[in-house]
Amino acid sequence: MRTRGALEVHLVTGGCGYPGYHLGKKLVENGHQVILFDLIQLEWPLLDGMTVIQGSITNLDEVEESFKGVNCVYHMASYGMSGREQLNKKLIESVNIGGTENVIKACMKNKITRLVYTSTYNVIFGGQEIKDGDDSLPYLPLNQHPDHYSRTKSIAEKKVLAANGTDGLCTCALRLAGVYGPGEKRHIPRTLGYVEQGLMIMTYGGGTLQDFLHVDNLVQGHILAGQALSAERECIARGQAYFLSDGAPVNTFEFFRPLFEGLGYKMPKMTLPVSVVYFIAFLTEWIHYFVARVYNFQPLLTRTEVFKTGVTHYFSIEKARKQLGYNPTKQNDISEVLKFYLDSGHHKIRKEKSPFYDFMWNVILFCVFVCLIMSFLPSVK
Ligand SMILES: NC(=O)c1ccc[n+]([C@@H]2O[C@H](COP(=O)([O-])OP(=O)(O)OC[C@H]3O[C@@H](n4cnc5c(N)ncnc54)[C@H](O)[C@@H]3O)[C@@H](O)[C@H]2O)c1
Repeated sequence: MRTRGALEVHLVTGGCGYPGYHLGKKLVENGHQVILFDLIQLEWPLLDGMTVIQGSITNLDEVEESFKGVNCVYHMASYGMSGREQLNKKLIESVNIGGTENVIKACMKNKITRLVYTSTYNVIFGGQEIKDGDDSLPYLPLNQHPDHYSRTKSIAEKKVLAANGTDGLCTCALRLAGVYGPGEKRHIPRTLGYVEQGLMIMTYGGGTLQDFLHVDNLVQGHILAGQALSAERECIARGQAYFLSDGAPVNTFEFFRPLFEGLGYKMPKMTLPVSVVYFIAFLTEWIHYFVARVYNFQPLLTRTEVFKTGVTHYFSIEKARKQLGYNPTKQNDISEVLKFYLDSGHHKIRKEKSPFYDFMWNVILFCVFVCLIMSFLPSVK
């Protein structure tokens, strides 16, 4: 048995990931003992009051053992949100559904009373326009999800909420918008990588609006949700789902503009219709399906990513404000992210085009040349 003299013991699954670590850090600052449970090693400083347990939520024994003596669990571990990960269905299912079942079982076995599940907008959103949506909107039917990650997150969220009230366990779900912040590792490096390689030559979805979530707001929301499952707060959050964002919908490319321009890049002027980009993403996924057995390349964009960035969808945070006391302190504030990249030497240097950029242009020029030649050939009668 671990010795735990702190206020409470809180465990974060996926705690070595970017949002998980930031949550753990704040919980430690608030005086709690924190366990970060993750597959991967911690790459940020291990703070006083923090313990890392390396394990997988897909292994029930490991989860049950690690949950001993814990007061509150934040279940953040998941797999398959973006890029090529999105296409590994088996792993997505075992982590997001099987792993969540294990987390629920381990909470019950260890008589833990508070479980906060980190969910996503995608349990509702699947490419349809949503303005100021709230939790009265139904779940997207499972067969309409454009990707398996969203489908499995939806199944897992329902399982967590259904477990509310069983064996003294109180649960709630936080449906997050796209997360950003200095040092974020999932979305921004990939997007910036495209910009740096000169691949962002067009935008799409001009005039559409999306929500974003600063990591500080994410942390605030999770801590408030954990508190709102306690007897002191009359378990007000039990069985509830809340949307979390900065509460300031913005166009994705406008959101990123200060970052890209701040690093010395020009935003592209040309805008493509979302349907065209969706079709390209569809083709890419299709090609990936066959090629990945030999070479698991990173697709430029997946269909879900096109929806997420090019179709208007934003949700109200009123319920979180009223019931949890959520009050986002940052709104689409990408200045720290810009500073982070400037400090790490990412300012644009004189144009050195990547070999891939040159290759793409050669392919395009070749196609144009072939078309020209063919237009001179006599037509076959
Ligand atoms: N990042 C976003 O934009 C966003 C948006 C909506 C919802 N979410 C949700 O937020 C949570 C954090 O995701 P993220 O992608 O932002 O962060 P992330 O990828 O940094 O964190 C996920 C962590 O889970 C760990 N993990 C994966 N499989 C595991 C396993 N089998 N056992 C133990 N740990 C495992 C990973 O190693 C990783 O550290 C997820 O639940 C995700 O669905 C994130």
